[in-house]
Amino acid sequence: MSAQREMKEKNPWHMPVTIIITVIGVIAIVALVTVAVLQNRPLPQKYKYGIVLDAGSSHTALYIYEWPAEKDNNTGRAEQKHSCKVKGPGISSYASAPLKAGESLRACMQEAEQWVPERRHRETPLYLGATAGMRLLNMENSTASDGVFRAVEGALQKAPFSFQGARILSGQEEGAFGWVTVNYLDDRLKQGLETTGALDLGGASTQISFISDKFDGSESQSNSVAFRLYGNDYNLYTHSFLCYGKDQALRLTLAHQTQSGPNLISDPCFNPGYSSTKNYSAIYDSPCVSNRKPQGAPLSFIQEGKGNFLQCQEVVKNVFNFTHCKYSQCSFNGVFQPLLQGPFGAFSAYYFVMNFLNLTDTTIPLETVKQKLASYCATPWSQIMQQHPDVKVKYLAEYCFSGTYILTLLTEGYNFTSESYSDIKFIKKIKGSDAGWTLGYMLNLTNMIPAEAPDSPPLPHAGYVSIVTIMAILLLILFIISLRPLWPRCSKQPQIV
Ligand SMILES: O=P(O)(O)OP(=O)(O)OP(=O)(O)OC[C@H]1O[C@@H](n2cnc3c(O)ncnc32)[C@H](O)[C@@H]1O
Ligand SMILES: [Ca+2]
Repeated sequence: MSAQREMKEKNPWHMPVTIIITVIGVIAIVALVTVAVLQNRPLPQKYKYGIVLDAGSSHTALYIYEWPAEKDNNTGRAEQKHSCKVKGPGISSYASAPLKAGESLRACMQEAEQWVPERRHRETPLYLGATAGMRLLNMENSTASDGVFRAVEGALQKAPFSFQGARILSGQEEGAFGWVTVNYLDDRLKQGLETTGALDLGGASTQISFISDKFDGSESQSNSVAFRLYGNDYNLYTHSFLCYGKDQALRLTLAHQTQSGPNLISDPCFNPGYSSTKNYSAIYDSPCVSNRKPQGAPLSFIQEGKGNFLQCQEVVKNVFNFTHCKYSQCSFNGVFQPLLQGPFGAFSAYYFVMNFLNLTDTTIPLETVKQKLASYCATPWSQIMQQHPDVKVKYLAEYCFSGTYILTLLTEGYNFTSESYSDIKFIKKIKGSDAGWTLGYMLNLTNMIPAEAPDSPPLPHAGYVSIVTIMAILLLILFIISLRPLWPRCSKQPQIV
């Protein structure tokens, strides 16, 4: 018994001082790690919001964006939280009843009030940007377009948000902000990666925007937009073709086919068996074609589908003018375009149409894509209607034309080849946010993309906590090892007899 007591007394782990030091050591280390974790824990996330109304030629859509409140200049990315499609046509269609344009926005504005937390309402910026439909109305009748703007402004001022104004975007802005959106959502700007070009096909205009090493803006300044984003300089090539959105392009082809003023046209861009009576005035009441209205044309004409892709392509080619180019190279209508470069994201109607036709896969050779489209065009209208009872008849009737227009615009217009066609991706959304100009527009107006790369802490929070924890554990091990001389010698313990 006495030997046992003696051993207990010699064992330093049983010495009160050692026990106290160890306990204090452990407590200190636990406290250190706890403080490191708690002090640097990210605060509960608060969000800020921004609302953009895209007043397009065919319809208006509202987008709500959300981003972390503390990080709007730094690491947090703005994302689309919600979108709302305004019922009815685009605001430019309300030229003769402008108040209705304002009223049409009400339901989506009420939805926005539900989606943005109430305490954030007053600080949330609200923008309305109008594109080609209002550009055309403004050209045609600026009093009417002013009336529409007054009406929508009146309606938006009533909302509880911070209304920042309604205006027409220039074609250049529309193209450039679409490019910013695509590359921002793909995290290409912050990391200085190779950028993606943007192809936007609307109802009344179409935009192409990309970076080309060969383009410094000098050959055509009107196609150049210079940016400095996150410390990188970009010289963007962009062009917007007014009247080359898919609705106006259809008018251009119909105008071409009705030039001699017949009252029956046999249209290769519509399915066989399709037949519709159309008013001449409905086709020609747009500044894109109004000067081509044939003299003494009858009131209406009958359009009969023939469903022939190759002939349709020939008709569509007529809307592009390739005769003059005063630059080193052009796309069409004498517009400068540098050599195509890099990957491209094609959105809006590019996506709607190619998605319907099951042709979004660009690894399929271009020739096969054309064959598939040709077979779609040749399908009888009755069969198409039967196969797609849920699709809007206007869209359904136009898919053969729209698909043909898209392929012709890309290959003949912009000079994509069978090879570079595979550089195109038909996209709708990127990481949950719609591809389009609205996000880029808001990021620009709220100064959310800094010109210089922001300083970031040397270590992220998780890295910091891990290092503190590892260091603390190492210290504890060191401490225990330093007590080694006091360790009991367990190997050769005296035998207790
Ligand atoms: O840019 P602008 O020219 O002002 O026009 P927009 O903004 O109104 O144009 P959208 O991209 O919304 O739509 C482009 C076209 O695609 C049409 N569209 C929309 N949804 C479609 C679908 O599901 N299938 C086919 N076409 C569709 C729409 O009517 C337009 O003619
Ligand atoms: Ca648009």
